[in-house]
Amino acid sequence: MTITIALPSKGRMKDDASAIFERAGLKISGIGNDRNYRGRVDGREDIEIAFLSASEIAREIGNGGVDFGVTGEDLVREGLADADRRMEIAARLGFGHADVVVAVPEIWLDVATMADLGDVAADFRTRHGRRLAIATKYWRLTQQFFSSQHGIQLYRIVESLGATEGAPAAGSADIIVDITSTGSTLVANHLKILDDGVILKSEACLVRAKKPAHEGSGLVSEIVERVRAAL
Ligand SMILES: Nc1ncnc2c1ncn2[C@@H]1O[C@H](COP(=O)(O)OP(=O)(O)OP(=O)(O)O)[C@@H](O)[C@H]1O
Ligand SMILES: O=P(O)(O)OC[C@H]1O[C@H](OP(=O)(O)OP(=O)(O)O)[C@H](O)[C@@H]1O
Repeated sequence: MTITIALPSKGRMKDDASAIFERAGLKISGIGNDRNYRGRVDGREDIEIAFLSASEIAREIGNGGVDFGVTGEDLVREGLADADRRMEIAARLGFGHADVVVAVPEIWLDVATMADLGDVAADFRTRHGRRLAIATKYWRLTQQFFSSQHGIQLYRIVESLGATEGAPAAGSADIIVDITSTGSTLVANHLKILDDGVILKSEACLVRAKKPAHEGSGLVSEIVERVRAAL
């Protein structure tokens, strides 16, 4: 059996991901970049490396195109319906930390919690003649958190593919759901995180696609054990 491991070909996780595999005794040859999609592990004919972007890795884990991938938990949970049925987080890798959060304008002084936000959402149409608008690229996580976890149904998602934190000031949305690490982008945009507004604490993970062929595979266990030992 050959096992395919997807590693980030670019972006903030690329170097740390390769370094962990090297420490695990799986040295990657053929450094990924936008034009070089395949790599190998020195001395291992049974492992193939696919270089993809972080969000492509989440997608390939979902459709079983790769066996393992290194990517952010946020991208896996946003990208895959029923994520826990289709993948397993084999190891948390200790880098790429970022929280997916609900943030509102600082001047909303009486809004500190999701319950407060639920009250605002309920009154919004009466007061403003439209639903509360949330700018985000995290549609699935937002819907799960607002509708399923907090029972808030009266809102509208405005798709944002960049500069999400600018949406409230620009008038294209009222609040945001986005990733934050240092918090400085939120502060610069006069936004505050709700007290119970952390949807997900994400970091880079070794993710395994759940496949029947992995049952009882020594190679699959070896890869997981090696990576865990390298942390
Ligand atoms: N400050 C941050 N901003 C955005 N993402 C961050 C930050 N810190 C860590 N991450 C994590 O990095 C991952 C995204 O990595 P990156 O932005 O390098 O991907 P990318 O190469 O742009 O991928 P794609 O092109 O597919 O979107 C996410 O899992 C995210 O949680
Ligand atoms: O909490 P902070 O440390 O301020 O980081 C958060 C910001 O960083 C990311 O954007 P980035 O500029 O990295 O671009 P990207 O979204 O294209 O990755 C993210 O989308 C936030 O806007």
